[in-house]
Amino acid sequence: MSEILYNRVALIGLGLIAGSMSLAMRRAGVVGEITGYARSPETRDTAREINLVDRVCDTAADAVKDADLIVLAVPVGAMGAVMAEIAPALKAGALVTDVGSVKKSIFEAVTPLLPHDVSFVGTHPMAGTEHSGPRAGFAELFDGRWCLIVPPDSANEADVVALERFWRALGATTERMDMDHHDLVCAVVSHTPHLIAYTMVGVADDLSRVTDQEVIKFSAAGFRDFTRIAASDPTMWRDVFLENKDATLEILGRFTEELFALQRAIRQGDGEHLYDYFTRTRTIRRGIIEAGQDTDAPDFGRAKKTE
Ligand SMILES: NC(=O)C1=CN([C@@H]2O[C@H](COP(=O)(O)OP(=O)(O)OC[C@H]3O[C@@H](n4cnc5c(N)ncnc54)[C@H](O)[C@@H]3O)[C@@H](O)[C@H]2O)C=CC1
Ligand SMILES: O=C(O)C(=O)Cc1ccc(O)cc1
Repeated sequence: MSEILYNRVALIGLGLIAGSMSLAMRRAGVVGEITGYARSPETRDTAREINLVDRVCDTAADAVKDADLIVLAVPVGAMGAVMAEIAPALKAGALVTDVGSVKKSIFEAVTPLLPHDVSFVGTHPMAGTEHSGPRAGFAELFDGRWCLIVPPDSANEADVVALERFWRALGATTERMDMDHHDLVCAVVSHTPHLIAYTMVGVADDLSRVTDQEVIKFSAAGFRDFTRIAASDPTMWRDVFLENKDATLEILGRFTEELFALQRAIRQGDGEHLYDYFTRTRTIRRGIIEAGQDTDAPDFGRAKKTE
């Protein structure tokens, strides 16, 4: 018998992440009842049809009433509005968390709206797919993946430890991180790469008009990976860039500087520059493999098992 970690969990937003959390919670048997709410009636109907949570509510207030843990799983830019909607209905002693891809702006939007007897600790599962919506979730999404736990300075240690246990029960490996550092790390490993993929697919689409669709027909594996990433939800990613503006612009600035240097090397026929650069990046990939992460394996990016 698994230990019940929270008697009642409310999921606000019923898409890929909330749906996967519900299925993983059921698999782990660590929660009494799971309630859910999404803004659109169609999403709520689908969630009922596929029995995604134990009880789908027609208002956010109903979903969070009596909940011990409330998970905000909506696009980053909607977190503040959702918090304002649920604040009056939260029970004393409840813990609010979020799963957004950006941490500082969510903390700033959510915490001023918290009732004095309710706490907040942010989290970020480093797992996802290009699919979205209530049908996209699956119980195994977090298995072996990192979940970053981002407590504000004022956080209560017991809440943080409880959330770490919760995410581990859902299959993830947890690590604590400071919110500014989180936003910079994610700008490097996730946000800017998504922007580059969006750009590359946009360029190929513009070109396909002059190459008669050949860029699509002959697309090699690298380009196909770009198209998968560039198929990700537009609302979610618009919000990520608007809300992680400083870190993304910082990394994008460095990226364009390097790109210009490579562009100059190509124009000037500077093979040594190109060779040295590619040798350095190859070493980085080899380092990742030596650290136990085979980048060709389907589980690349999963946290390395320690036991
Ligand atoms: N998709 C991914 O790969 C990952 C996403 N995240 C983060 O998780 C959060 C949720 O993302 P997904 O589940 O992928 O999105 P999704 O698009 O699959 O689901 C979002 C849900 O929020 C609902 N929603 C939107 N605005 C709302 C509002 N104002 N009030 C109530 N419900 C509202 C939508 O109806 C939908 O049910 C985002 O903040 C995202 O940054 C985190 C890790 C990975
Ligand atoms: O599908 C992919 O390649 C991802 O990168 C998934 C992902 C998307 C957003 C996040 O905040 C975390 C993970």
